[in-house]
Amino acid sequence: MVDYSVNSSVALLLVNNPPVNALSHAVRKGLADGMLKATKDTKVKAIVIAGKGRTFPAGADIREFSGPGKEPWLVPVGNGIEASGKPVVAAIHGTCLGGGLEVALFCHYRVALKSARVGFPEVAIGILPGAAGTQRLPRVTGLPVAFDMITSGRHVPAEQAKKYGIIDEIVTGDIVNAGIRYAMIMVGKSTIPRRLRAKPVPDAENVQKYADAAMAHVKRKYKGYEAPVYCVKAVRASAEKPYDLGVENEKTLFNVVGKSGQARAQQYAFFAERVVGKWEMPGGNSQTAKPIPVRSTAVIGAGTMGTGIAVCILSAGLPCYLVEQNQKFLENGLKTIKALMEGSVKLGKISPEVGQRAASLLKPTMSYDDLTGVDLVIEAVYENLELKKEIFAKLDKVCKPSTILCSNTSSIDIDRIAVATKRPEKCVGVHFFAPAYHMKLLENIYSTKTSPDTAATVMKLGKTIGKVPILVKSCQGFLANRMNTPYGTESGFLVEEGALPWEVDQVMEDFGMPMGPFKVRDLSGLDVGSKITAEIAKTLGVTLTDETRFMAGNRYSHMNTVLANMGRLGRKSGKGWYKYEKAGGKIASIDDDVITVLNNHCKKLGIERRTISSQEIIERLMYSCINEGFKILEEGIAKRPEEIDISWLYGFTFPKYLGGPMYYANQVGLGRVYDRICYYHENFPFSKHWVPSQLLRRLSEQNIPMSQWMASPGARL
Ligand SMILES: CCCCCCCCCCCCC[C@H](O)CC(=O)SCCNC(=O)CCNC(=O)[C@H](O)C(C)(C)COP(=O)(O)OP(=O)(O)OC[C@H]1O[C@@H](n2cnc3c(N)ncnc32)[C@H](O)[C@@H]1OP(=O)(O)O
Repeated sequence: MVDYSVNSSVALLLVNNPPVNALSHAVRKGLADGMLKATKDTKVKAIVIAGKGRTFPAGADIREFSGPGKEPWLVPVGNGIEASGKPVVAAIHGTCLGGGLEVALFCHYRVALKSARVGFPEVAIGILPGAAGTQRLPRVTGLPVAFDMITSGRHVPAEQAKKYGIIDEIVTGDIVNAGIRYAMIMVGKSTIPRRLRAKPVPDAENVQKYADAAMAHVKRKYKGYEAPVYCVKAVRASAEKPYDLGVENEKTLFNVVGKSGQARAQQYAFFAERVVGKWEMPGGNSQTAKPIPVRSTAVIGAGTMGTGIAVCILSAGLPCYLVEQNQKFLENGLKTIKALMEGSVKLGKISPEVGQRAASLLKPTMSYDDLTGVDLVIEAVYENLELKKEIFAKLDKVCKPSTILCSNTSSIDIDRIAVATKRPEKCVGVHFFAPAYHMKLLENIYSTKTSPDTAATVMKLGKTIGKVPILVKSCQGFLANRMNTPYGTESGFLVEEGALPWEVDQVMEDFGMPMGPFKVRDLSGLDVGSKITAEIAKTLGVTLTDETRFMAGNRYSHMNTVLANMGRLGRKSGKGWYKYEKAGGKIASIDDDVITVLNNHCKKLGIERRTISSQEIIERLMYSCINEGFKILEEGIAKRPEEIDISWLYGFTFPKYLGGPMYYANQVGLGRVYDRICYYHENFPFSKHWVPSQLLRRLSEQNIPMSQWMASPGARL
């Protein structure tokens, strides 16, 4: 796990634990043994630690966190490195993260390739740097940078890290040779002044100010997350306690936060994200399918979704045609894209160079004939089957035979669109979430005809444009929107039965959702929901009135439409479920008029309003969706619970510290969830979403935990 060799007078400890050289027990032991050997060998005058393959160690082996762990721990190994009288150089390439960066900070010198990145991403998996990182980094960078890096987990490029003092020199060429060359220069130099433990934390007297600011920041930005708070406490101690006590304090904090349910959930989410990349569909999988190279693209439709998608593609450096049917729409679309790209540059999401390059990659057009040679087209017009079929038929005619045709439909079965072409095997769904340039989920959908190579192409494209792609089977609503539907429906019923919109929102925000369901409705516009309902009613031949309570035998709430009909369209009109400071305002306040409307609505329908507990709100919103999630698994729409959890984490900003709805259900206990679903089914027989899933019934009756079903090692942590 650590290859030992001596090159002239320099010992090389080459960590060899693919794929990311995680600091497993064997690696820690290898480093400790290597240090001993090099110390004893009088021919050795300096030591280099590096990683074989793609990276310097990218951290501890997260899978080991589920067990009791085994000595040697990383801190004593690091102490051995630091105490060495022979200079030790960390030669960094790839991603030097977490425990990897801690090892590097125990070394006396750090050199790195320009392409390397360093960071402490522990916070993202619910923990804190636990091998003295919270004590050593502030001694190098000072408190503000240390608070920022450790609470955000961001990866810092080598050149920036040099400015922070983390890297001593940027080197070129082969990293091992560069490390050895650097080490030879350091031969004979005393290591004592390079030992970070003895250095004071710069500006320590201002610790109170920096720590208060960092704490306020994490409480606002990472509301509900425990790890960032622990990170602040640990870093703060670096300036308030002597080094050894600071390390002791870090260990105590690590042991508390590391055993928390949040840490387990976040580590599950980490592995789940990797699991969904290993997809499977009839006829192929991620190992066997061959993505076609995508060098040029086109987006049809310059509306909100089309422009957002174009921004994602352009930001990744891919050329993109933007197609509209008239000049004005096209010009508006171009303006939107320009504004979004400028915003991304301002926010530092992309560099000014990338922003500039993107402008030259964008090709506006009103002619489909320009698309003859593109490799992949994404249709992003509004939800209308006939229109989508018309576009697919046109594309089928003009595009070369190998072009992949994608639809950004949010619900229409892909088979129904693909019939318009002679290449159904090259038709696929690519469902982006609004705002497309921001939300990380990409829900890719295969139809009965989609080929594995086509699926592989859109899965790869997802990664290229910085999304987390999942692959699901086509059905009405696919995975994400289908499963999320009961969430909206039940929230409507709750306010009809007695809860107030702001009570429901508060409960769900306390649960961890960034915004309650009624604030979300106000944001998207009440007219949007009422138009969708009107469409469904039309299809079903139902005439909607203020008294309508059922549609096709299913319970229905008309309240959203009642408010929309009053001109209360949400934020844009200054009033919706809440009132706002102005039309287009963002500050929601409670509106007594809504209570009056609700009371009148209930009186008209003969509904006696009652007090509804927070527990009931959570159960009705979450368990109804979880039940649907099990049906989605049962039907094979999603292969594994991980696809479902990832869709919620990145499509609906479900809190990572709960892992995702399926992981959450497992934590609550499948038996309990099933019993409550049966209870609600008995009480609300006219809601299809409460008909219990057979799969859930079986798992619950046989006492099979969900974790047995999950492919992610994190499920068993
Ligand atoms: C309280 C109970 C504790 C009891 C135990 C006691 C221990 C006490 C000692 C504490 C010491 C703490 C030390 C330290 O402070 C803690 C840490 O270091 S935590 C880890 C920090 N590092 C990370 O979080 C990095 C995570 N990895 C990544 O971000 C990315 O993988 C990457 C490195 C940027 C590479 O990205 P990609 O190239 O895209 O590759 P993948 O992401 O697909 O990964 C490839 C493959 O590797 C697996 N993997 C990656 N990182 C780890 C890891 N740290 N541990 C285990 N496995 C890892 C990943 O799952 C993929 O696997 P595959 O899917 O191919 O099977």
